[in-house]
Amino acid sequence: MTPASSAADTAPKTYPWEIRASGLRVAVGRKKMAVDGLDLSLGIGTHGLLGPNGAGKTTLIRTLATVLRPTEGELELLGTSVGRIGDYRALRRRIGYLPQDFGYYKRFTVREFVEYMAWLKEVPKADVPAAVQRAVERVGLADRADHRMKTLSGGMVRRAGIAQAIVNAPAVLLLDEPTAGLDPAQRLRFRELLQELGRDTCVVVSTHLVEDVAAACSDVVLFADGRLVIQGTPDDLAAAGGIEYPGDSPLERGYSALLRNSGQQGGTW
Ligand SMILES: Nc1ncnc2c1ncn2[C@@H]1O[C@H](COP(=O)(O)OP(=O)(O)OP(=O)(O)O)[C@@H](O)[C@H]1O
Repeated sequence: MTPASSAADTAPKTYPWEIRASGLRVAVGRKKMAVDGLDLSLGIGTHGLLGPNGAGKTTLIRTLATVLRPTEGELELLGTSVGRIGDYRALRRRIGYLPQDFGYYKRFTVREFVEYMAWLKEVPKADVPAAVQRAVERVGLADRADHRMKTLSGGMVRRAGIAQAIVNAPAVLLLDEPTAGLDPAQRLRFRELLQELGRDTCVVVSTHLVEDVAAACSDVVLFADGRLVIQGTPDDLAAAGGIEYPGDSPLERGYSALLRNSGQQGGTW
């Protein structure tokens, strides 16, 4: 495998959707179903996961990353059925995941951090240096590659986090609020990267920022109270609004309208 190729290229694709959930429920804590009966099919593209605080976005992304397990219903990732028990290491090699908060050794350089994650993802040893260099370049950190993580700004740490998520050329890439802490220039560059990645990868990106979705996503998955409100294009979201709904743009008004009509109050952007 060359570092430039996607994991999707190395295995014959035998499934219609990269991600397919049917009646999916995921319990957190003692009683709460943070994902509560989700039917969703996602293929190649950049999917923006939007929803108010507490909607269940992080729980859903953690489940798609196989960190949490389904409580009920079905979940299929890259054609593999994910259950309550089982070893999903082979599947995880084909998934990239940026958690909302991620840990790292502060004394590692950016390169060492991304190399370490490549090793955890079992990237073939001979491919690691080029894969790491490519990932670091894609997030614009090539000139910092040999700096220690503890010397980076918050936005740069976030970019290093994105680099570790893409180092294994994943077929499914899960990014939980990746634009938090990025400055406007970094945010623009990152949106381009999202679009680029979505050409051959199933990218799921959770965000509070409607502009991220408008600029970078091929479709929107609007999620509230553990359930799907709508899945459609950014244009579909904009068309759902009207001047009577709160928001500074058609997309924001569409978001408010759909949440209000589904019984939700909306959230912060
Ligand atoms: N370990 C837990 N124990 C109990 N409740 C939890 C736990 N984790 C999450 N929850 C609850 O489940 C719901 C969904 O949480 P989740 O973090 O998935 O939402 P979110 O959409 O990512 O929110 P945000 O936008 O604020 O990050 C919330 O009501 C949250 O309080």
